[in-house]
Amino acid sequence: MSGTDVIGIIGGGGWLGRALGRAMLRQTFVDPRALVVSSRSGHCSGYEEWPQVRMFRDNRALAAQADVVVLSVRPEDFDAIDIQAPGKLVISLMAGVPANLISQRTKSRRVVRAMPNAAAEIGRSYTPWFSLVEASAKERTFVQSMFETCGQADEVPQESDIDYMTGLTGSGPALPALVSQAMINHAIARGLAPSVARRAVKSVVAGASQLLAADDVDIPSVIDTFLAYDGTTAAALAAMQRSGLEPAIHAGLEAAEARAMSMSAERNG
Ligand SMILES: NC(=O)c1ccc[n+]([C@@H]2O[C@H](COP(=O)([O-])OP(=O)(O)OC[C@H]3O[C@@H](n4cnc5c(N)ncnc54)[C@H](O)[C@@H]3O)[C@@H](O)[C@H]2O)c1
Ligand code: PRO
Repeated sequence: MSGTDVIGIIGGGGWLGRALGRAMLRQTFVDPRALVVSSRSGHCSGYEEWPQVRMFRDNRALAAQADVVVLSVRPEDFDAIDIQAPGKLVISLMAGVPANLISQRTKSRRVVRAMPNAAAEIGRSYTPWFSLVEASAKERTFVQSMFETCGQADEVPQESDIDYMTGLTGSGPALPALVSQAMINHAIARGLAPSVARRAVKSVVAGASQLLAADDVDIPSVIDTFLAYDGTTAAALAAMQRSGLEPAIHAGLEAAEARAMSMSAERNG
């Protein structure tokens, strides 16, 4: 791997492909002349600041140009992707598509599965990644650095970790959004103006996320601090636990994992 490798993103105009492409360009991880992207139409919006980025409709032509191929189409669209990439690094962002199948179809053993989330758009994704075959030190650095352009990243030892984390972290803002909506619904039911309820909850979630993101803040100690304070927040935390918040969250994470695993199993036939 080298800084001059050409990176090709199949589905580079989509939600995640574009977020990754733009993050790599912004952070100068890739030169715009070394980025190729494809879409069904052959035009991807979002790259206007970098006119040297080349755009393709033909994925075979993209794969022929690229040293590294990123697959960022929806899982159900993978069957229509007919590319050969022997010896090339193939990085899939797809949920529920097993690495072995990607390897068979692309004719490359150098397959990485990664699972970013929607916060890639603002450089705040968390991206676990798994390599089908033992990655070389250079490859490891390349993949890790690629995903660090849009947030934090960790290599994980087993492919099943990716299926699990598809729900845990791949869902991005969706799970906190559901909790936030429950708070908004309650506030509106209590008579707050909807605009005030939405502003109040968005503000508390945004503030909390910044507080919790600090390196020296440990989540259990935040909870313990409020429990020890023994005031209104402690009453809320205890009532939520008694009402089954934790089992509800666990059920959600298990459902996402089960869905990812069944998608993989269906594809493996
Ligand atoms: N969006 C997320 O938060 C998220 C998080 C983790 C993983 N993923 C995975 O990332 C992948 C992409 O998801 P997304 O949300 O960006 O979807 P998306 O629908 O926004 O983007 C997919 C893009 O692929 C394009 N496409 C489809 N067939 C194509 C083809 N034959 N050639 C070229 N382009 C083609 C579509 O037109 C679209 O622009 C999915 O496999 C998904 O499982 C998404
Ligand atoms: N988000 C996409 C989904 O909901 C893919 C992984 C996480 O399917």
